[in-house]
Amino acid sequence: MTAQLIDGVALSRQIRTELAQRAAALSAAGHTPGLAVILVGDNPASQVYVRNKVKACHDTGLHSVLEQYPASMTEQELLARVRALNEDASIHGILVQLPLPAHIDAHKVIETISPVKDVDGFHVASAGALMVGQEGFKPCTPYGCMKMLQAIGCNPRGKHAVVIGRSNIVGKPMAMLLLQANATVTVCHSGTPDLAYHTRQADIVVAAVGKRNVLTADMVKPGAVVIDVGMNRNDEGKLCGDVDFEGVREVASAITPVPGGVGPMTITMLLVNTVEAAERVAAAAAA
Ligand SMILES: NC(=O)C1=CN([C@@H]2O[C@H](COP(=O)(O)OP(=O)(O)OC[C@H]3O[C@@H](n4cnc5c(N)ncnc54)[C@H](OP(=O)(O)O)[C@@H]3O)[C@@H](O)[C@H]2O)C=CC1
Ligand SMILES: Nc1nc(=O)c2c([nH]1)NC[C@@H]1CN(c3ccc(C(=O)N[C@@H](CCC(=O)O)C(=O)O)cc3)C=[N+]21
Repeated sequence: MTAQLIDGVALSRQIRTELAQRAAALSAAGHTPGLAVILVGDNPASQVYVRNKVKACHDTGLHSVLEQYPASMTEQELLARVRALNEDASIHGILVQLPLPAHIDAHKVIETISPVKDVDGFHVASAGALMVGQEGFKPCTPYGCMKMLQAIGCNPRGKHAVVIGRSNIVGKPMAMLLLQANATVTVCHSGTPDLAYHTRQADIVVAAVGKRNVLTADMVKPGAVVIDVGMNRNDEGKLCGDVDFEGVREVASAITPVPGGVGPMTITMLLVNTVEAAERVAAAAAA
């Protein structure tokens, strides 16, 4: 069996088409959704991601501003910019691209973003809301993964899901969303002695580690659904995920490619969150 490919580009196109209509309706009502992206330093990968985000905004009818600062920017200067954007009525979402230079405390920066503009879903208020099942912004990458499962008709209810990785931006919120969707969830990490023991039992595997070939065909139950969040470069410098794609696709029932899988969906969910933020502002203004 060769797995069905879960195409993040095609799914993104579909979601963004619907989103463009919501953005247009907001614009007509004087609430054009606006996203501010802040990039500090000159990490080349970050520059590519950030440019992709700005282009996606433009293509979908969102207003976006890109603020680029040198790596020498101080924490105080960055916090001042975030506070100014919190007060800016034309901006509904604020994204500070990570990683930040080492002299800046990323936690402090994220906690300074107003939770109503936290379209990344990284603020403790957003994490807390997710934890207790209240309305808040879901982190874009795990949110996108859930949309991909939904797109292939994979309902996590009653399934055993194994998440590899426990970061605050991917692994932990991923586990929480799967739990909310009534999966039985196992979270593995660098201290898990026998990763394969867990993944072999999984109906759904989400790999979010950042190392090539963390998941190989012998570690996957036939028919499992495999979501690859990882972003790595192989020996030829080509982009690849955490999953041995060629091997695992012969065992899994569905799999996401890298590139063209989770990455584009992350950007799409950022747009979704930004439009939602603007819709909340518009609804409050109308009330
Ligand atoms: N496609 C997209 O849109 C996005 C992709 N990414 C990519 O996803 C990957 C993960 O990102 P992120 O969560 O931020 O990364 P982190 O480095 O923050 O977290 C990696 C996690 O993997 C765990 N881990 C490390 N080695 C192993 C191992 N051998 N077996 C099991 N678990 C292991 C770590 O465990 P421990 O906690 O014990 O250290 C940690 O929990 C990266 O490649 C990143 O580039 C990230 C965000 C968005
Ligand atoms: N505040 C913040 N929010 C983030 O969401 C955030 C961040 N910081 N820092 C870095 C990670 C990583 N991330 C990606 C988004 C899209 C692709 C993506 O579109 N990837 C394309 C390929 C892009 C390429 O060719 O390099 C793909 O997989 O097809 C990848 C990675 C968001 N992140």
